Amino acid sequence: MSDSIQTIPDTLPLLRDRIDAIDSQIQALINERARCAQKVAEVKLHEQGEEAVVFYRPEREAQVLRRVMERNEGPLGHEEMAKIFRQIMSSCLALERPMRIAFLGPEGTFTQQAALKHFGASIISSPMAAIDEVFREVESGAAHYGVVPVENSTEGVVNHTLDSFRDTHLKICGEVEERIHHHLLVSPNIDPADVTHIYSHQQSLAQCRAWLDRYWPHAERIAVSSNAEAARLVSEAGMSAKAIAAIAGDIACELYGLVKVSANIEDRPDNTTRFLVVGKQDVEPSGCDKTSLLISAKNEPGALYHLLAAFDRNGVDMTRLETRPSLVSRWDYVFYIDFVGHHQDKACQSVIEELKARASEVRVLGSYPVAVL
Ligand SMILES: C=C(O[C@@H]1C=C(C(=O)O)C=C[C@H]1O)C(=O)O
Repeated sequence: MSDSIQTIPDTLPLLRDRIDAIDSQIQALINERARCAQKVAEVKLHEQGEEAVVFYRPEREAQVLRRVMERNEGPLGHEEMAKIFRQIMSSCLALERPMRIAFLGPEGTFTQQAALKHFGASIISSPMAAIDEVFREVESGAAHYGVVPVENSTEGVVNHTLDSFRDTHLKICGEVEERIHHHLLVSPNIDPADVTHIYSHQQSLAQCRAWLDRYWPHAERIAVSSNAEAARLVSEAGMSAKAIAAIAGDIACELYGLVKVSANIEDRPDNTTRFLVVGKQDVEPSGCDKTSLLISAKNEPGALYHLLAAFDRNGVDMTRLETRPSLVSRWDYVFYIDFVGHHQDKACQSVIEELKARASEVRVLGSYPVAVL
């Protein structure tokens, strides 16, 4: 046991004095850290110039968070401690340059929740109406980065996101995983027994299908553009005492002042959505990375077999394979492949070279740190 733990006082006034003293030390240290971050910004500007300067470094942030978790001795849990440092870095980065993050809106979506989880709260977040608008906002430079959903553990891939990579030069700079909890929500003035219609995004309706069949078999299910939009409709309908319900998450519930009729109604308790962070940056290795590729295969026998064999030969661990129509000609496909490692790693480079010899197009969509939080 360290000295500081042994000397913890045991009366309320002394404990509070001790906490006050610790807080002022923490505050001074956080500001010292912030001054270092400001200096980092100066050095970056000097070395890279105003045009090329990159303030946000995902690989460095991932390393900082991993180290926080590794050295953590408690009693605060590893994730809890990492969340605190996540916010400290977010505040420091905002001093260097406030980050503008476009996300699939409206306000209150799980994508916004993912953006805040990844970048911390000190960002300027811009809700976009559609996934391709998020890409355009980043391409035009109106936002520094974008956040879009890419796959859900219950419902599979988000095709719009995968398809958007065909027409963009944006890179994948990061991934975020978010446990998705859905709730049945109504306006505070509505009796849940009167509800006849339930609104949500089609993915959310699908993720709660068995629960709805069991408890609300007679309610009509209506798919809308997002579950935050469903929550907004319910709050609006509540004003004219119209009894409808929404399925949405916590931030939408809070944002629109709704009440929970039933909480955590998703059919699978491990329901998780993975989001991607897109930007213009090529991210350096963090030591624990993933790479995403887009491959157009030649239409010949054994094409996929040969692509997969390249991973096996080089001992590279493939974590995901998706197939989408190429949109160029009928029955022609593109493959999206994720694997463990960074495209600068030797084994990954060998895989990419071998794939290039076999496929008509191989594009590295990005190498990025494996999600820490
Ligand atoms: C301070 C830096 O800039 C940013 C802020 C970081 C931080 O507060 O630790 C880490 C990486 C960057 O996103 C840096 O590059 O080291």
